[in-house]
Amino acid sequence: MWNLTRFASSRLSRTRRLFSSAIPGPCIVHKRGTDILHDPWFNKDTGFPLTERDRLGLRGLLPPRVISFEHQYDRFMDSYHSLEKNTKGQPDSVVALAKWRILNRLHDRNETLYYRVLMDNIKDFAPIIYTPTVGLVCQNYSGLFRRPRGMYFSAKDKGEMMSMIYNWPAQHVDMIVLTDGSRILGLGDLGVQGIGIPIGKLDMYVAAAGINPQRILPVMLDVGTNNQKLLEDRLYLGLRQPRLEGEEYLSVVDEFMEAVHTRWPKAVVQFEDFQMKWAFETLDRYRKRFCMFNDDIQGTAGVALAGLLGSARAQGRSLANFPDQKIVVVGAGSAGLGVLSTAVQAVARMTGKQETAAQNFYLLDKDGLITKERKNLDPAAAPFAKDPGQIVGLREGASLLEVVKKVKPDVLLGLSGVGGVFNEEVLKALRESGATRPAIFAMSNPTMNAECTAADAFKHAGENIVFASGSPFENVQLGNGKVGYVNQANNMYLFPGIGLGSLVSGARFITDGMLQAAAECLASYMSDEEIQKGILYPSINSIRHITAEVGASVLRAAVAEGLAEGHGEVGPNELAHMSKEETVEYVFRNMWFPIYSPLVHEK
Ligand SMILES: NC(=O)C1=CN([C@@H]2O[C@H](COP(=O)(O)OP(=O)(O)OC[C@H]3O[C@@H](n4cnc5c(N)ncnc54)[C@H](O)[C@@H]3O)[C@@H](O)[C@H]2O)C=CC1
Ligand SMILES: CC(=O)C(=O)O
Ligand SMILES: [Mg+2]
Repeated sequence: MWNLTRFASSRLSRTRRLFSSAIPGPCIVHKRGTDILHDPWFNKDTGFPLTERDRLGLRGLLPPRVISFEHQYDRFMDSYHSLEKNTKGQPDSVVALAKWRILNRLHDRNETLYYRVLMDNIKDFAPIIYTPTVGLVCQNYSGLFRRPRGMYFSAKDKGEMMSMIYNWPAQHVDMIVLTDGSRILGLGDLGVQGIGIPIGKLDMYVAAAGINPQRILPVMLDVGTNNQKLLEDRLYLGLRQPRLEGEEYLSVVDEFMEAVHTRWPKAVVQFEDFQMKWAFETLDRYRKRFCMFNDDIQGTAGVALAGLLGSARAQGRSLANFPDQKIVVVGAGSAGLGVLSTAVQAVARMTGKQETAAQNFYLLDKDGLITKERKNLDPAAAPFAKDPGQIVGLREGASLLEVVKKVKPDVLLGLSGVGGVFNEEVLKALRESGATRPAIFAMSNPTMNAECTAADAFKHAGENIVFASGSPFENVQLGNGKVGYVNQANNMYLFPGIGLGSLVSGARFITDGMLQAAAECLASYMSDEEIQKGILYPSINSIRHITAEVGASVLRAAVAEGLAEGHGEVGPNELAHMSKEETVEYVFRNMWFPIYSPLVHEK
């Protein structure tokens, strides 16, 4: 059934009014006939009005009846629901890929309708265009490939990137998501097949942040792959060579960043799913030169911090008690370390004591508890390594079960990429920890890599827990009408707002202050009543609203730091004089909304 804006929250009525003022004005297309029908940006399928059919050479190329946008929408949803019915009982992966295909076909054909159905049905469609299905799509990308989307820069393109960047047909690009495919979700090195991730992230940018889809650019940097299976796969579409390393690798990324910056100096670049060593190295290398951030390190950290603060509130305590929480982080990669350093900084700010800020945090990796006795201790993990003298009863490399039994944590947070590491014994040990309301964050993606399922968490750790996972799970029915609430702790709650706020402020860089503002905005979004029910994050149905709020917070932080250079007609002074409400309105006004624009001037 057609519904103009099918958002759940009543908070959004103001959003609707603002959307209507964001509708773009008339535009003129320079194409004619089938060229228009084959251009997903301009194509309206059967929706072309008769005047446009006449004046754009479309008469006779379409069935005669003009179908309204609303009717097209309903037709698509009907076919989607028929597909759901017809695939009932088939394996989950078959159903998921069938759903992805039907959406992808629409994306290829008619972007306006695609983004409208995506926005209006974001709760149902995010799991298809984003995690978990996007993981399956990446794994099967070479077989699923029909037509390219985005740009591909490979190690063979060295020296050519500056001219290649001008091959992109759009004159303006605002938002780029870039991967080298080396750590796609928890699925490892997927080489060129990782392009599905920038595509999915940018779909979220359009749906959540209202970035104009004509101004997005998904990018794959193909520097080879170390995935032997892919190298031997005859369908594999990427370079058949081992990954570049060291300076050779960095010179490719450098060349790409220079090329992008030359053509689109104001574009925001999001680094996504780089293996840890390059995630940290590139962030460090570029963050003071370009407007960029690493979503896995920085976006994830803010979402996790908001969730951790929420779980402290869910215990009925004041936020001032947050530093007393004992938190076990499982996974010392780019995401785990990003979360840990942000959470430790938050404790240091609250207590005013840097030296002791990490004392209630415990970090484990594949070799168990990380202590200062660890051989070849990674410098990035070193600040969180425990001093063996201060952890009586625990040793270097202690297992997760041993750590949970000994530490009796309040929070177990997984970013290990390993499905099931929060096993029955670990969850039962957590139940016995004596924590008022233990919190479990099984943040690894996709679903099969989650550290535990929602059902297992409530079953073994107790009905009183707070639960969040990186990929969506259904709420758990606990019996007697009681429901175990499942949160989705995913960086999707922040990266669209970080990108949007940076863009519309015209920020030169993305600073820790801007990221902190984003996290604080998300953390303060939920009411006490919601938090008491174990609801830590807003419904994904209100993602556009939360993204506008986050974007405005990021903008204000950029202004406060003197980094906002303005955007379009709005200069830095104007930004600096906006009230809080005005910044939110300004951000909303800059959001694109999918509706057919006239393609010819009215006579
Ligand atoms: N929910 C969200 O928003 C996000 C989730 N993630 C997920 O986090 C996971 C990890 O991502 P990265 O940190 O970038 O990966 P990474 O490969 O850099 O790090 C993985 C870490 O987990 C550790 N590990 C592996 N097996 C383990 C085990 N059995 N027990 C304890 N630790 C173990 C490794 O030693 C390593 O320290 C992925 O599944 C990814 O999808 C990442 C970013 C955001
Ligand atoms: C969500 C995300 O960015 C990841 O799993 O890598
Ligand atoms: Mg990621």
